[in-house]
Amino acid sequence: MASGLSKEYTWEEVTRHNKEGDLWIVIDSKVFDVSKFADLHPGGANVLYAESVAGKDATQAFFGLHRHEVLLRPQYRRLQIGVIKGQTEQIKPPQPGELSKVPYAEPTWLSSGYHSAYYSDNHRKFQTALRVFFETIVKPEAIKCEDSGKKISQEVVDKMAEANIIAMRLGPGEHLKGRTLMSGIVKPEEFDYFHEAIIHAELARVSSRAVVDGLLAGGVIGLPPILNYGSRELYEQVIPDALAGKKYVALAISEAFAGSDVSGLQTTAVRDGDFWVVTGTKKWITNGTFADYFTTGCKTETGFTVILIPRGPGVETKQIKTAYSSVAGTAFVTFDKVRVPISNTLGKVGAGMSVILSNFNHERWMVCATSVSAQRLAVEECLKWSTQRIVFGKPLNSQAVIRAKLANMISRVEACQNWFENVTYQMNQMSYSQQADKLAGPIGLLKQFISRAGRETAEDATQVFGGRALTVTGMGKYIENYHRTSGFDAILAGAEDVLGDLGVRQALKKMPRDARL
Ligand code: HEM
Repeated sequence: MASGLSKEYTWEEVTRHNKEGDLWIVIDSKVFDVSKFADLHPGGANVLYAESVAGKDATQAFFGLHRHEVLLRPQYRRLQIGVIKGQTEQIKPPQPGELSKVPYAEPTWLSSGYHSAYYSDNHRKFQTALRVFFETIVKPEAIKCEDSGKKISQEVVDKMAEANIIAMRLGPGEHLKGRTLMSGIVKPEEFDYFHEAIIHAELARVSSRAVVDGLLAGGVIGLPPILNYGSRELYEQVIPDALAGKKYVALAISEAFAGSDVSGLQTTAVRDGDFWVVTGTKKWITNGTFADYFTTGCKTETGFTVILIPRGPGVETKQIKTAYSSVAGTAFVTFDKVRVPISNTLGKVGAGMSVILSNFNHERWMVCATSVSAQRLAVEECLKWSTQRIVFGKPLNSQAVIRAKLANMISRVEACQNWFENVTYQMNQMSYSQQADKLAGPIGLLKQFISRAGRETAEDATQVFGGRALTVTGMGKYIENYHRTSGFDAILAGAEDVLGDLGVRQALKKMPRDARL
């Protein structure tokens, strides 16, 4: 006997159920009994009674108004009573880990028939595993947390730790030694910055900028100074627990007094025997509301010093309401005469500026990785939407103005991707200190270029989606989220214009003295 879902109906049968109380519709060969659902339909009952919909093939009308995922929700899935005899579904639901076949929806290294100078088959295998992980484990949670504003669950954090994703997000290095990375797909000594870039790119596809940050981004930027400048004891005390997802770390640099102008920081650390006494405030601290440690930039008698401050007496954190979800845990942090052992100093006393600046490179590069991926998703969304949306009797993409926007969006993301890959390749060839010397300028310029491109793409995508890009649910929900949050990329880790200027100033410093026209 055919099961409910595979029961076959003829068109003749379907068309008989075309009125209030006895209403069937067909979407992509699937027959739905919406007799009782009609009154509960969020779009209203009347649209379903329309002559062109009731008892008819409503595929085009449906996909002009809903995302495919609506049909996959259990409460709607059970409305399906069978299929049309002799027809098969054309619009397949995406499978976890699947690559998109939409042109430009994937970078060339993942597109069939194209080649890459940078990525190997190992990167491809790694990418597949990461996509499955983020789509099946992180995305469902991301949707909930984006909405509730609650911290990402410990269960998800534990799964990230188990796969060693928390450790891999800090890049290649000693901290990966002896770890099994993504069930052994990549060996610790073979893990490179392209593998790391894949993690950031796949994470960005959860399509919530706040979740990208809420998923322990504080550690990605707060842990490297401990790895690179902390004592062995401090390393043992903090790193194993942080990489196991048991302790959380935030980077506490910016203040209401100074953001990109790091030299204007006012939090002070005064030496008292074997302790620092830290007083001051920090603002916009990602993951600060739930962090156990703060990698903190302080003013000391001689210059700046970076100190690791554990949460304890005198440390207070308050949630800051931002344009994105509070899942990111953005905090205002107060240090009130906090006593911290001198051994918690990261790097040399007074040499904090180079600790902060070298750390910024990796952070800015990470922002670039997530932004390029988010932009690519916006391109995919716009290509799909402009194909399925019918306006003036034709697909939206038959309008030249829409195609012109698509051309700009595609060109921007490809330009961003290619420059990003070149910089990533340079990182693979350089030591941490070489990167600090040679790449601070290029990464500053890259971030300026990418965050600007991202905002332009968010703007274009909003125009393509129209009103749907203004609502947090429905067809344009990813574009709404990206439009609302793409500006964060232009600010966090250094304001766009300041970074562009940094790139030029670094270049000017390296101008040959004898350069003449
Ligand atoms: C099984 C069939 C259907 C289900 C389960 C369904 C479900 C939904 C849901 C959940 C929404 C809320 C918005 C969203 O989450 O995307 C919605 C909105 C809507 N639906 Fe349906 N729907 C169905 C069929 C149809 C059909 C055939 C039409 C045809 C005209 C239609 C017209 C609308 C409209 C106009 C809206 C409001 C869209 C907006 O606010 O942008 N629906 N529907």
